[in-house]
Amino acid sequence: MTGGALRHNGHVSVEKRVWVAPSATGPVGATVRLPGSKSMTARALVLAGLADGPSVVERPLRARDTELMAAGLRALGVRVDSSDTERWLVEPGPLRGPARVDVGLAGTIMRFLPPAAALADGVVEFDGDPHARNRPLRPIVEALRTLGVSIDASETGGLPLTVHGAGLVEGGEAVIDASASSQFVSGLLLSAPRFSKGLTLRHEGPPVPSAPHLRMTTHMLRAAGATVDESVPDVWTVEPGPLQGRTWVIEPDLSGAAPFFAAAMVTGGAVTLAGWPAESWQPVGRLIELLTAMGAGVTQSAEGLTVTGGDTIHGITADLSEVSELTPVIAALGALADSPTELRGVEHIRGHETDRIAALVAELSKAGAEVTEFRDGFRIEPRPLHETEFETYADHRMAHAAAVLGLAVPGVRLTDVACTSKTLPEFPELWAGLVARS
Ligand SMILES: O=C(O)C1=C[C@@H](OP(=O)(O)O)[C@@H](O)[C@H](O)C1
Ligand SMILES: C=C(OP(=O)(O)O)C(=O)O
Repeated sequence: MTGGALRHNGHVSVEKRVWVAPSATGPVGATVRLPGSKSMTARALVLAGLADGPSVVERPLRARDTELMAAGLRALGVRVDSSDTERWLVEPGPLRGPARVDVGLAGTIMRFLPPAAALADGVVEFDGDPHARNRPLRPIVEALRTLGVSIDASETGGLPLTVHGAGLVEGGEAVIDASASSQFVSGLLLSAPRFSKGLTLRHEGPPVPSAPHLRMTTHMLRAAGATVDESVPDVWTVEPGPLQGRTWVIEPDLSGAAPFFAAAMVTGGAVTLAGWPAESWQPVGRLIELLTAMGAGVTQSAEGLTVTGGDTIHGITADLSEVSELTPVIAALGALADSPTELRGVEHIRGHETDRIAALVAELSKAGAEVTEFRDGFRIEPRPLHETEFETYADHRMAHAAAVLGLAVPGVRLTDVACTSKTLPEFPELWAGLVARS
């Protein structure tokens, strides 16, 4: 059960579902099987849609973000057969409008598909959930205009967008400030092999967050046959040329696994993520560093990646700019730790599914923690926590944070758990199953 769908103005949103997070009665011990990485699935779908032959996406993530990505590509003329959950088949076709793309609340769709839509012949309209209109888009819109694309955007430079696809994009050189999201760069690079002159993109501004996601983009572009140069910091060059269809094998989603690992830490138990590959394109090293610093043991074996909780959780001081998706879950662990936690370097997450800094400060304070807000993060002084109504702000990772807190604090009542359908529709059931094994 993930909550039903609500329709209004042709847009489909997810019906809310109140949920009381289950508390653990002892250490959890479980092996979890999670679906594929959201970020890898999104890139594989876009690259497959732009390729010169069919592709297979094995073990994709089937969730709202990736279903909407597939629907967006279909609207542009790509055939995506997702009837087999484990193997999606993608057959590219001539990209064309008129088309309408519902981005939901997905940063990957609102940043990855407009450059592809610019290659289409016809008009392509983009819109999404109410909060999607607040998420930053202006830098990518302006870069596309520099590259010869005609786009209408809202007064704030974001959704709703209309891309007037001309069937080709000249490309060439563009400068962008990608400090608000690495996805501006990834979105442009993914379509760049199909631009007539390719692309040389230079970032100017405060540092670009999420470096591992940028490496995932260039890695997957090369795997599809593109020529990419990233030897100069903050400059990416993609040569024009065909993209090859291929089989993409998607790794289990590491950010989606974070709350399950946190459960091992909160309860002093052990959780194994099954199917973890020996070599990963996700920032597993950084996750291991963080969880280890907080007192966990992490091992990798043929069974998968295992996190074991210690006697207590330790607070940390960390710059999370590279792995900012992890902020909500690390913050929940910080609120349950034996010393303060300070998380910095994540100003850009104010532009995520919600303003995650403001949301975490508000909700952890309501639960009893002492939290100080900074422009780029916050500091948590752990205090005895108590039952609370935890607002999730339509943000799947806020729901994950609340679930982690609820393991140790009875009576954490989420205003909505259906928002987890963005990346893991089966979250409430998987979580209940895990806690039942405590
Ligand atoms: O490219 C991607 O797949 C992502 C990049 C990151 O975005 P930001 O750089 O906007 O944080 C990350 O937080 C997001 O969840 C997924
Ligand atoms: C920031 C996130 O998502 P999006 O891809 O919508 O930006 C996230 O999943 O934490």
